[in-house]
Amino acid sequence: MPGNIQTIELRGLPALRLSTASGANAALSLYGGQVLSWQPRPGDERIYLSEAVQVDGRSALRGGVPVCFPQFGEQGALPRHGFARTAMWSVIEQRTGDDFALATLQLVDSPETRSLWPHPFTLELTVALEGERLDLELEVINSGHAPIAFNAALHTYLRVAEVEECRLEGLYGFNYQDALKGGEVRRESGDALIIDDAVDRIYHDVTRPLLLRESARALGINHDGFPDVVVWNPWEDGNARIADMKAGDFRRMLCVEGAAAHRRIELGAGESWFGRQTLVTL
Ligand SMILES: O=P(O)(O)OC[C@H]1O[C@@H](O)[C@H](O)[C@@H](O)[C@@H]1O
Repeated sequence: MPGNIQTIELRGLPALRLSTASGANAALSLYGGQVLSWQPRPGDERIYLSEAVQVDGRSALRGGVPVCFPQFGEQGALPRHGFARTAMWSVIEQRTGDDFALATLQLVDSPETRSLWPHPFTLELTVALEGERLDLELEVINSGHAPIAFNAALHTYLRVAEVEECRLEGLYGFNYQDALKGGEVRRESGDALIIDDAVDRIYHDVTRPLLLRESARALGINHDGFPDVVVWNPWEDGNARIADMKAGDFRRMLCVEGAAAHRRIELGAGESWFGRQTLVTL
C-alpha cells in the first residue's frame, strides 16, 4: 500500500500529514516550513513540540524542526535564527510510493525578506518519510546575480523520555565552541555526551554519524552537507526564562541540530547548496 499525504490543520496552522502503510507518520507546518511531529511507529513520538507553543503568525514555534536561515542565533543583525522559521512556505511537491511519502516546501524572497536581507534566494525543504527513517533536506539556491553568504540549521528538537538518561555518542575528538563559556573552543574528550546541565555548543566539522541512546530506545542521526552539529538544552534556569515552554520540559527535549553555524556558506550567482539530516530508529 502506498504512503499518504493529507492536508490538515495543526494547532490552527495549515500543515501536511505524511503517513506510510507500515504506520509511520510526520506532520509538517507550512508556517516556518517546520516538521512538528515524527512517529516512526504509531505513538512513538520522536520530536518535541511545546504544549505552550505560541501560534500567532509572528512568533517562532517552540519545538519541531525550525529552519534557521540566513542567520544562526544572534550572529548578525537579523531576528534571532533568521526569518525562515516565521515565514509562510508553500507546497511545491508531494509524492507517495511503496511505504514512503515525500513533500517539498519552498520559500522564496519577498519584499518582506528583502527588507531584512536584500538578496534573491530560494529555499526548498524536502521531508521524506520511509520505513523508520526521516530525511530532512534543506536546499538553498542563489537565484540572484551576486554572491550570497549565509548560515543555516535544522534546529531539531528531539523528544526524549528523560534527558539525564541520554547518551549522545559520536562527538569524541571534535572541537566545539561553548556559548556558555563565552565562545571558548574546546575539544570533546568524552566518548558520550551526558546532559546533566545547560549545554549550548557548536561542534565543528563533524564527520561521523551520531547515536542518541535512551534507556529504552536509540536514534541514529546523520548529517550531509552540514559541517556543524549544535547541541542545546536550556536546563532548569534557562527553561524558566522561556515563556513558551512548560516548567520541567527541558527534561523532555534535546536539540541536536545539523548546522552551518561557525562559518558562512558562500554561493555564487545560480549556485546551490544543501544540508541534510537523517533520523533513523535503531
Ligand atoms: O529561543 P530560540 O531563539 O528558539 O533559540 C533557542 C536556542 O537555539 C540554539 O540553537 C542556540 O544555540 C541557543 O543559543 C538558543 O538559545
